[in-house]
Amino acid sequence: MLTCQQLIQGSSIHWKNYIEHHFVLQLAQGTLPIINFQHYLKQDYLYLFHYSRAFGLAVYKADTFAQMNAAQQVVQSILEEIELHISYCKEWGISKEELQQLSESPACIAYTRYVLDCGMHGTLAELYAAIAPCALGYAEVSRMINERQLSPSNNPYQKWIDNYASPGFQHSAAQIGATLEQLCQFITLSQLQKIQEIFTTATRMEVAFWQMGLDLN
Ligand SMILES: Cc1ncc(C[n+]2csc(CCO)c2C)c(N)n1
Repeated sequence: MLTCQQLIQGSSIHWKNYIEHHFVLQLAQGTLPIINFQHYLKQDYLYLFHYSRAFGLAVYKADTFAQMNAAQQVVQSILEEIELHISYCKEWGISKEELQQLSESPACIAYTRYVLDCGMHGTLAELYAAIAPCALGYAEVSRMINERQLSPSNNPYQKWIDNYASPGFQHSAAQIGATLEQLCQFITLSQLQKIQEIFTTATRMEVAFWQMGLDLN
């Protein structure tokens, strides 16, 4: 079995809570209150900033030019994505000035600094184990919504769903998964256990991030 599939299975309870979170299901059905989506979008702006830093750290931690290139491409793609995020926020009534003055939520701080800590203290594989649930999970969420045909035709959140279901995003998520696969190729059982623990923790952090959207904290 592929390592990513194994890691998802090893965190299965939390993974299901992540993919089928109440925030996701309401968003999929178009019933999520706007205020919850706005709060999520604002915190996601801060999340994307620190998530980019994590890939900057992956550039530094790379052992080969190929690894450096893979991480650098993700930094580049997020730098482009953030412009889209800013204009998308504007469509939802959130100005760039508001984004720049936000106070960061505990869930965002916990998640992003955890990822960076994994990278600073651990191996490149450990950093990717912390990074991967983000990419693999959002790719799966959008596929799940489309496969189960959850979204009604007038869903105000359709653009968000389409963004993550797009071939471009699905491809970049698969690339992150492929890098983690490659980094796990020759690791020992005890290293794999550590990778599993990190992957599961980051998945729990994703659950907490959706919950933050619902709780408005
Ligand atoms: C909390 C949170 N988790 C995951 C994503 C999705 N995401 C953002 S950047 C990126 C990497 C490649 O573009 C991915 C998968 C998000 N937006 N917010």
